[in-house]
Formats: sequence, C-alpha cells, structure tokens
Amino acid sequence: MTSCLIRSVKYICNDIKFAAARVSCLTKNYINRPVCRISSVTPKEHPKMADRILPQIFKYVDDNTESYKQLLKEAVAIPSVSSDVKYRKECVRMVEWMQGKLKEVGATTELRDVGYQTIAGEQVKLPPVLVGVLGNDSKKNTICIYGHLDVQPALKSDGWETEPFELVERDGKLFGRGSTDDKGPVLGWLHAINAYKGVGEELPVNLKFVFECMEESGSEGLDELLLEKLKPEGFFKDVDYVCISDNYWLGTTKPCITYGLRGISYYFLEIECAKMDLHSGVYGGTVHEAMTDLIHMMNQLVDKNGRIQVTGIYDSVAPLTENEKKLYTTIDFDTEAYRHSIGATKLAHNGDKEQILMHRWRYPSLSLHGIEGAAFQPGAKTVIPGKVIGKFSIRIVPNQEPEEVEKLVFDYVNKKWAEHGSPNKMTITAQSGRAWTENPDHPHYQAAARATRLIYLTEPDMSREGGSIPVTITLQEASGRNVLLLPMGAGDDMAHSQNEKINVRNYIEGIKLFAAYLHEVSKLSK
Ligand SMILES: NCC(=O)N[C@@H](Cc1c[nH]cn1)C(=O)O
Ligand SMILES: [Zn+2]
Ligand SMILES: [Zn+2]
Repeated sequence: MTSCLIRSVKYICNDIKFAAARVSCLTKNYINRPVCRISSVTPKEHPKMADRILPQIFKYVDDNTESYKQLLKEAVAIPSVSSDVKYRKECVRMVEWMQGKLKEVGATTELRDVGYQTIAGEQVKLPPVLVGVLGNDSKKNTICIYGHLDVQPALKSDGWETEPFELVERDGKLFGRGSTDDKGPVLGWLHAINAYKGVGEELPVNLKFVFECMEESGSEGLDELLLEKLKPEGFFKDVDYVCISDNYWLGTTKPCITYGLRGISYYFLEIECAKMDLHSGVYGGTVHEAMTDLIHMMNQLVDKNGRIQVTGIYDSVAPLTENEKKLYTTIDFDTEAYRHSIGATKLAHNGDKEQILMHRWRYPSLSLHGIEGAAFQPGAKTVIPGKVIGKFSIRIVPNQEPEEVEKLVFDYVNKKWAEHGSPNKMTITAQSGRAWTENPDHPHYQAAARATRLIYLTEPDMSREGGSIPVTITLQEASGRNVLLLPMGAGDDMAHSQNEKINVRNYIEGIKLFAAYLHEVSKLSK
C-alpha cells in the first residue's frame, strides 16, 4: 500500500488540476472495488472524467503483480524457438496459448496460415500468425499492436545461471528466455486490457493484434499476409495508430520512445569439401579443408575496428547533418555503465558517447555469428567438417536497400572466393529486412510521452535502436499510419544473450504504461 500511495502522489503531482478527484478515487480504491465507473460515456467525450480511471488501473496492476508473473512463467516455459525446426510444434503451441488468452479478454481471433519455409531443400510448415480484433466502436481510435511470441535459442550449457525456459525471480529481476524479448511486453498488452476490465471500465480504444512466431527468423510469410491478404480484406482500414513493444531503453533508468530501427541482411556462407566429416588423422593433409576456406572468407568481411570491408557498402549511407549531430549530444546515455554492464574492457570509438550512439543507430555494422557444422561442443573432437556454414549479418540503415546490400555482398564474396582459388563448393544465401524511421513529432509520440511521464515522472528520450524488427516498415506501409515503438524493458536486459531478464519494475510499470498509452491515444483526434 505504501508504494501505491507514493506512486499515486507522484501521479497527482503530474496534473494538479484533477488531484482532488483522483484522491477520492484512490481512497475508495483501497477497499478494492471498481469506482468512478463511466462506461456509458467515452473518454473522448469526457477526457477529464476518464483521467480518474488511471489511478484505479495502476492500483489494480499493483494488486495483480503475482498473477502477471505467473502468466509470464507459463509463457516462458514454452520453448518457442523459431530458428530450429525441432521446436516448431512449440511455436504453434505458443501461438495457440496466446490465442486462448486473447479470447479470454473478449477478442475475436484467427490463426492465419502463412505457408511453408524451405530448410535444406525441405518444405517446413510455418507457425500460424495470430490475428485479433477487440472492439469495433467507430467513435474510438483503433490501435494495431504487433508483437512476437518466438524466442532465440537458449541452453543452460550456453552459460545461463538458471534453466532458460523456467522463469526465475531474483533480486527484482525475472530471468528467462523471452522475458523481455518479447513475451513480457506481449503479455503486458494483455494485462493492460485486463486491468481496464478489472476496474470495470470499457477499453477507451479499439485494438487489432498481429502476433507472429517467426520474428527471430526473418518473419517469413508475414509481409505477404499483411500486404496481400489482411490489407485487401480491410484489416488496416480503420487502424489509426500502430504500436510495437519489442525493444529496450537505452540505459537502465530512463524510459525511451523509439522512432527508428536498423534493418538486417543475414547471410549463410556454405563451403563443402567432402560429403561427410573426415578423421583428421586419416584425411588431414590430403584435402582442401572447408573450415580453412570459411575462416579465410569470414576474415575478409570486417576489420578489427569494425569497418566493413565490402566494397561500396557505405556509399548509400545518409550523410550526417549538423542538426542530426546535435540530437546525439542531448541523449542521456552512460557509456561507462554500458561498457561495465557487458563486461567489456574497452568500447569501440574510444567510448565516445555520440560515436557509440551513431554506430548503433545510423551506421551499418557487420557481425560474425557462428559456424554450423563446427565441432563447437566441449572436448577434443578430431574431425575435418565436410560442410560448414558461416553466419554473419549486416545491420543496415535508412537509404540502404536490402537488394542493393545483398548484391554488394555477393559480388564481394564471389570476388574474394575467386582470388582464394579453392576447389571447394561455395554458396551464399541471404535473408533481409529494411530499416525504418518515423516522425517523432507526431501527436502519437506526444501521447506516448505523456503516458511515459505519468508512469516514470520524467521526460522520455526519443531514441533509435540498433536492432531490427523487419515487419515495422511493412506495418507502416500497410496501414499508412504513424508507427511507434514503446519499449518495456531496460537496456541491460540481455535479450538474445545468456541470463535474459526483465526487471519486475519494468514489467509492472510497463503494464501501467501500456494502459496509460491506450488512454492517451484515446484522446487523440481520429
Ligand atoms: N527484438 C527484436 C529483435 O530481436 N529482432 C531480431 C530480428 C532478427 C533476427 N534474425 C533476423 N532478424 C534482431 O536480431 O534484431
Ligand atoms: Zn529478438
Ligand atoms: Zn524481439
């Protein structure tokens, strides 16, 4: 109750005009029943009355913290790893589980088939996309919410301190794969909706949902579903705004609203020297080894300072203007804390704040990810791998089109391969998604900023993000509407990494943030 009081007081301080009304709501709320019920009038007609609802919702969210953790535990326990076909059934189970939850809050839902993907020549069925609709009141704004239910792979033996698919609470943090990317935020929307119901209030907006289970593997089939099916069917006709919660604050204390993402161009460089693995004692010295070729090729891609070696790759990068340069100086970002949180000895660019931000947001970067077919497990295995696949990606930036980047990479790799002169077989394939930026001066962003100030009592930073959510630009094009990223998690959540977590505070305050965002957007003109 003390924390609730403190928060309520902070909330009141944000808007002193309605303080008295809020206090009366809060007082009644302590006996835990819905008060200030105004379901017969829409918030748009009576915004001041509607402002009384949020304190009740915040209290409701605090009261239900344990059940929110419980639901996240259930979601994390489903290992919906999209990159490995052996977990495909779990992906389907995850989508169906979420469908059940959306139905429970009254949404009409559909599982849309998106066909097949080809893996090593085999056709593998893609998990369905969960599409939902909640509310159909023409007087209300409609928000389309996107999220993903798949996760990156995780094994305890990768170096996790606890089982990755068991949500574990420790020191105010909820550890588990998908806790922050993206199951926690997806559930956050569900809990925000539930909180409106819980205090007996009508949702102030209509909602449309697109939840997929292939985001971490290139969102296969999703663009076609959105552009060739849902759009012609009129799914986006009444959508006014699009919101995605699938990224993180820049640091650990200051909230952000995000208006840009880098794209991704992901490559599989395959080299084959034999039709099977070979005993290195028997065959070593007699064959041109695939791994030797691959290491040579991978070493041509980027230099030790992170400069990409692919010819022409920087040509289309937008030049830095003086105005843009200034933006980086005002961003609140502690490079030392960032360095410390990942345990690095020294950051690139001498740790210069502006340079670090620019290289995360507006310049491309190339990363080497791994080698399939390599003897990566512990122990002194002595084979010559017959076939290896080197994996690397380039985070691409506005103005860089995936087709153009892919062509530059293919040309460069083919040239280097020809110079190398190996008799082995080399093939390279790619999978790409575009970068995205949005207008952060739009009223939609101002509404999200007001919601953020209510919860965190500080002005959010307008940030960009180095990661990629390929469908963002598709949603922007399909809807023709303003798209906004509203992160729930903190900058040190370690998405994709060992010991991924979400802070209890970010999860719970994030639910309130989503509820406040729905409320603020309901007040925008249509
Ligand atoms: N939270 C967004 C995210 O993690 N996106 C992935 C997308 C991806 C992965 N492989 C191909 N695309 C990312 O790595 O940025
Ligand atoms: Zn991710
Ligand atoms: Zn994600």
